[in-house]
Amino acid sequence: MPASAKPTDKPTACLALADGTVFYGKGFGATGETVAELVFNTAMTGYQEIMTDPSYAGQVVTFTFPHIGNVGVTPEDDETATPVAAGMVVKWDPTEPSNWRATGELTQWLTSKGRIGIGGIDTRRLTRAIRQQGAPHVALAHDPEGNFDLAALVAKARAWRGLVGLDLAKDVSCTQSYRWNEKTWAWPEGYTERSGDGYRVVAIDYGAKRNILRCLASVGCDVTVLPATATAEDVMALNPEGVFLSNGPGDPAATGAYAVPMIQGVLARDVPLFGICLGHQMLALALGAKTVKMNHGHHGANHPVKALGTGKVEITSMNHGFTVDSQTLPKGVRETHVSLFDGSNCGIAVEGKPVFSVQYHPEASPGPQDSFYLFEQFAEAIRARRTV
Ligand SMILES: NC(=O)CC[C@H](N)C(=O)O
Repeated sequence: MPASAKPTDKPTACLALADGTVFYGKGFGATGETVAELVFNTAMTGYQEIMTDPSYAGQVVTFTFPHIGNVGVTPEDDETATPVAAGMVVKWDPTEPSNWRATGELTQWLTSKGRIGIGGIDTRRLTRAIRQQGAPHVALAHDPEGNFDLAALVAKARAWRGLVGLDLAKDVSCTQSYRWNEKTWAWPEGYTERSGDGYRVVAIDYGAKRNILRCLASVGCDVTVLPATATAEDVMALNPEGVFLSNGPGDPAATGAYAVPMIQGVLARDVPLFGICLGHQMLALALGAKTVKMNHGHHGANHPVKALGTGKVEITSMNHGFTVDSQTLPKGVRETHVSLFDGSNCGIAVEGKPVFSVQYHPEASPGPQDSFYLFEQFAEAIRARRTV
């Protein structure tokens, strides 16, 4: 049946943009309403990892890839225990799962996790609108009876304060420290979890994806995870050989109040430091640079990035709506990577120190694995200190 023939005669969900545009569709997952920023993700795989990536807190995700739901869901693919994205928008009704790994079906999973989905949407049109007007504020509603107060939904989208100035990392962070340990993980070929004599690494959890912690373990790190609000003293009390700053949601500048003093304290102790995404932005802020909101951000699994040191191009996974303003990088801080889409900053390093970070996602969950070398670079920096 061609897409246009799909009957959506009785809309059971609607997506209202702050500019008054309304998209009608078929609801799935939880019922109710949610208000958030709307972003599009262009990845062709990994909808479950995307929905459970804590960096998507406060955002509804529209998927440009049309076949969503086709591989079902499995707990192994959760990046955190519950979906963190506020809701999902898809072109079609999620299809029946067809995958030996599937333990469940997307729509039921979404219901059980209390998240709203809307299907039957012209996601191409919606994505063009996002590109033109910037990531809009939206209200997403699902009602099986199809009763919607459109004026009220548009008013809620308009009234929403937005992500600028919003610190969400502390909301999705762990509240207690813990040791990363996942015996059930099937390691990629060539990598095994090493423990016992591993490198003592403290990971600060601003909303860490599990696959980042797995990747750190796979290069020999014994990872202790600390809450986002940990102080430099909390970190140094564990006598770390390396400190990792995780990804996370919200506005980096708003997260700086507690993260920046901690990072500056660790920098003063000369410990190898590695950051990813929000962790990259937090390191940049701690070094004195500034971050800015992007128009519609970068969310996908095929973003080309140039490594300026080697001239090599990496195809990367990205998910960010803020960026480090490379014009504000202080002396002694080098830009190491740039986006080949728009030239925005994608990596920094402190001259002469094992301190570096990237805006993109070398853990590739979902996405390409070109940038895994960054985890090895971090482990190598720790190893070099041991042998000195
Ligand atoms: N994935 C992330 O860590 C996102 C960082 C930040 N919240 C942004 O949107 O830019």
